[in-house]
Amino acid sequence: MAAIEEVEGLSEVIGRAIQEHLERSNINIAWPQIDNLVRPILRIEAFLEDAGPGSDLSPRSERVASRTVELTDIMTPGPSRSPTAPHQVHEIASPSFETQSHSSDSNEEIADISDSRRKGTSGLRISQHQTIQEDHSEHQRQMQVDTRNFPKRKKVMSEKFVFQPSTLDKLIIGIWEQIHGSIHLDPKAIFDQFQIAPLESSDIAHHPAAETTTLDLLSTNVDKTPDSFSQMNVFCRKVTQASRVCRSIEMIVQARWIELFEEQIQIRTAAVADLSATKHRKAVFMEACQDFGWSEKELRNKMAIWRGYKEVKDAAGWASLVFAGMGIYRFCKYRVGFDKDAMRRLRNLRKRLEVAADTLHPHWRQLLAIVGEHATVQYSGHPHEWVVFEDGKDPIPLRQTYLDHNRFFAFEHIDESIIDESAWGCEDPRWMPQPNTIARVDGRYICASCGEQQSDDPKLNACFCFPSLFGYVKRKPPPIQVFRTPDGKNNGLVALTSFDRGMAIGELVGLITKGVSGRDVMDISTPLANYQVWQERIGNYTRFANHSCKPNAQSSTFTWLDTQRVVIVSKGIEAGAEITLDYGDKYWAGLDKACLCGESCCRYRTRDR
Ligand SMILES: C[S@@+](CC[C@H](N)C(=O)[O-])C[C@H]1O[C@@H](n2cnc3c(N)ncnc32)[C@H](O)[C@@H]1O
Repeated sequence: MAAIEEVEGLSEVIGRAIQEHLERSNINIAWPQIDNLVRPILRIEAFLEDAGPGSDLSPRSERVASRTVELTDIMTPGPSRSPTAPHQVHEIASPSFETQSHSSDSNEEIADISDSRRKGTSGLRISQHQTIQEDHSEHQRQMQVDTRNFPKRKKVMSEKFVFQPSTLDKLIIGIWEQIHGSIHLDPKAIFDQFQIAPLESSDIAHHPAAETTTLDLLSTNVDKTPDSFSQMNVFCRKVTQASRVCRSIEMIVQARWIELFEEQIQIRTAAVADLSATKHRKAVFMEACQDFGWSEKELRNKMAIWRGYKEVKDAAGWASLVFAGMGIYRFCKYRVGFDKDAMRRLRNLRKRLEVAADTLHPHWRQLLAIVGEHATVQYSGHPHEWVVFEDGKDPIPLRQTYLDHNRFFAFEHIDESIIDESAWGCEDPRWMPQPNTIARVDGRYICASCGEQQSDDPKLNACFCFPSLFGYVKRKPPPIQVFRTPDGKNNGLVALTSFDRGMAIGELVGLITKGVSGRDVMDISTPLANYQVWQERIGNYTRFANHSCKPNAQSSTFTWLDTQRVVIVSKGIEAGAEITLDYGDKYWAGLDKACLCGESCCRYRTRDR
């Protein structure tokens, strides 16, 4: 047992890896003896051995890990067996990037997979009659818009092996999710908002209901009115918020503590040179044990994780710690994939994380004052006002990236399209009255796609076609950055987290106008009007999506509250991938350029088209 405890987490890692592997592989375990077992378990043990100078292994010396895995839930009745080659022991030790096989569960999917050509031209094909034109040039840009349907969220099962995200990928995606999530990382969350002290009953009498924050809300005697529920929501949000801020502070302080611990050893070694550094280390360590009131083992275990926090911070900066999700604990505790390559990837992320953190959470750096760091914001303004580099170079302002072509370049980031009054007056040409007038009884808006009620009030809305854009949560910039493409396409869009098939990437937002030609403009029509979305000087990030002959997104029309919108919808995008659209033949016909998408199916790789 002692040996197992020494190699902290090894049993856990091995057990988890094997369990995950068995679950993912959907293996029908067919050991003859297994039917006779009431509750089958798999016992895995690891031994530390000396291979010695010869080829023979010495007898097993010390068991360093032992773990049991429950097989009852993993066993599957069907005869299907994974096509994966049997895994070797060394593969199991590293669960990252394991191959996976999925079994297809419908005839349609099987047919889809067996005919890859047909799959490539599935129901996602898009109509030809919508166009968009290129900016600051004469040729026409034609992004294709599917007016009939958009990719649905059907899970695509694949017979192909699928790489699983590694622990590092999970850590990185977790950070991006936190930065683009709803947390407000502001020290105020603990100093102003977190008033947990129970109120006296006499206080409650003097406090307006809205300020009732604590025990009275938790008590079973409170009335269960909508008001008290809403107060409880606010209270719970504040506590969650405050606790999240405390977690960030905890990690940055622990990372800083490791630095001070090492500094302390150096200072003492320099002051008392007759004692060895090892002895000084031990003395500093014991002093810390005493101050913390922890045993040596407790402190050593904690330090191993804190050291991980410090290493992550050294590579990816303080923002990575402040916004780390749950993944960081696992990454630092088990250190799976915690290697030079991981540190290089984290270093390349540093500036990009800072751009997102500074622009979306302007107060986050104030937390760093606790560990004596500067609180000055480095990147101000809109998150898409900065162009980031995948190789970790310093981000540059968007404007700077266009000055060579257009020294008057200016772009205003907006969340909602603006109607060009000089073209349309007070009219909105996107208006799309529903054909079925019965659907408008009671003044309710019914979604033409899902048939459910649409409303900007989340309590009334039942249409979840694009919940990140309409009717559900307030719009905020999605986990997407404008990045400098390495292959000559100037800027592009990179997905920071994955976008499942059918998820909205964003609405094509710009100036709603008409009569513009030879510019960056998309022509769109409803049964009642032809209008244009012009994104040259005003718009959102969708303006930076590049073309690919094998795009991972498409534009589709969608009607929200009787108003037509153009939505960029994912066809399945992995975290870290460039978001691309198919601009269509008409666009490329007018462009004196070769396509740089690099796909084997590229249709425009030469200029003579
Ligand atoms: C809507 S803009 C996309 C954003 C653009 N890359 C930028 O930096 O502003 C369209 C322009 O991007 C470039 N572009 C987009 N996709 C491309 C591709 N596959 N190959 C070459 N150039 C591309 C072309 O210059 C095209 O005119």
